[in-house]
Amino acid sequence: MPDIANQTKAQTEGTLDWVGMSNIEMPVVVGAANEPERPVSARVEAFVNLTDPKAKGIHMSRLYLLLEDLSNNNALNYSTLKTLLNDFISSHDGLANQAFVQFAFDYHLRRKSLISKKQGWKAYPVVITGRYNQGNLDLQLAVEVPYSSTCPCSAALARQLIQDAFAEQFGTDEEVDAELVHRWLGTTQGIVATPHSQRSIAEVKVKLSEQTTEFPVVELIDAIEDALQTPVQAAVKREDEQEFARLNGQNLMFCEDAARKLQHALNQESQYADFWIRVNHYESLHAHDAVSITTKGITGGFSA
Ligand SMILES: Nc1nc2c(ncn2[C@@H]2O[C@H](COP(=O)(O)OP(=O)(O)OP(=O)(O)O)[C@@H](O)[C@H]2O)c(=O)[nH]1
Repeated sequence: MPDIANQTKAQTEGTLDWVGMSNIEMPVVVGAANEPERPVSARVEAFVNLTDPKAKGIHMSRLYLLLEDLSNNNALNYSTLKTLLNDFISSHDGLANQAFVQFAFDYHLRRKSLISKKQGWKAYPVVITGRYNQGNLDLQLAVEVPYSSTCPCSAALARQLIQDAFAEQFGTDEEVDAELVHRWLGTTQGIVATPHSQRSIAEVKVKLSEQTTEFPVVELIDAIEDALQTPVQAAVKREDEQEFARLNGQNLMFCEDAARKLQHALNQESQYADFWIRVNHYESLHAHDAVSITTKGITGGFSA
């Protein structure tokens, strides 16, 4: 059989930064820290560099079959990812000295309701990226976490309208009938305006420190949700919805507030050598989005 990759030379010579395959669909068993291994449907990117300027190309089937082997015979964890990247390079002896692999998938978690003790599934988009460059392993974990953000400006403006409605209803006398006010507060006229809130998404990428030997998928999601306090809910009874309303009212935030909360939370975690955060508030006031982006600020690290 003719073998173009081995038997012919490049028509135009040159080294290449990355060559490989994108959007490979395969089931993978993921082993995340403190979680049972579980199958996911992954989209995979697999690359090596091409160091020989005269070589026609890399051997894509070798990368693919190494992924196949991982998919069928192993779980994706720190150790197998490292081995995979090493094997990408050793399968391209004389052609490559760097390797890159990325697994993107939805990671489903059972999440408890706020009050009623019900449970429901939430699917979090996760991306695990590994890069091997002459013995240096760079591991990154990215997650997307949806949450609700209520506008502090809108809340203040709504409060003012409520105060005005109160003054109109009860005047400005010192004494008012508490029972009447209590009943009035339970009417639409009592809460004459409500602040707008929006479904928002925190995109967070962390570089794992050299000491980290497991993917802290759930720890990272939990840290983000704990910092924001208003993650979107799965199973919701009325008591859960009421608690959600309270949490939104007590955690008013602009996109700047959300990014700073996450920045503060991730700065406490030594297992993240670096981080990149993009907070997207899909506004209900505007047709455009409010966005803030920040990083840990490491020299040579992630840039905004
Ligand atoms: N390098 C390269 N291969 C491609 C590309 N598009 C498709 N392929 C195909 O990928 C297939 C696998 O290539 P190789 O890994 O060299 O296959 P092989 O020669 O059977 O495998 P080895 O004996 O291990 O080298 C070939 O049939 C190529 O035609 C491309 O853009 N670049």
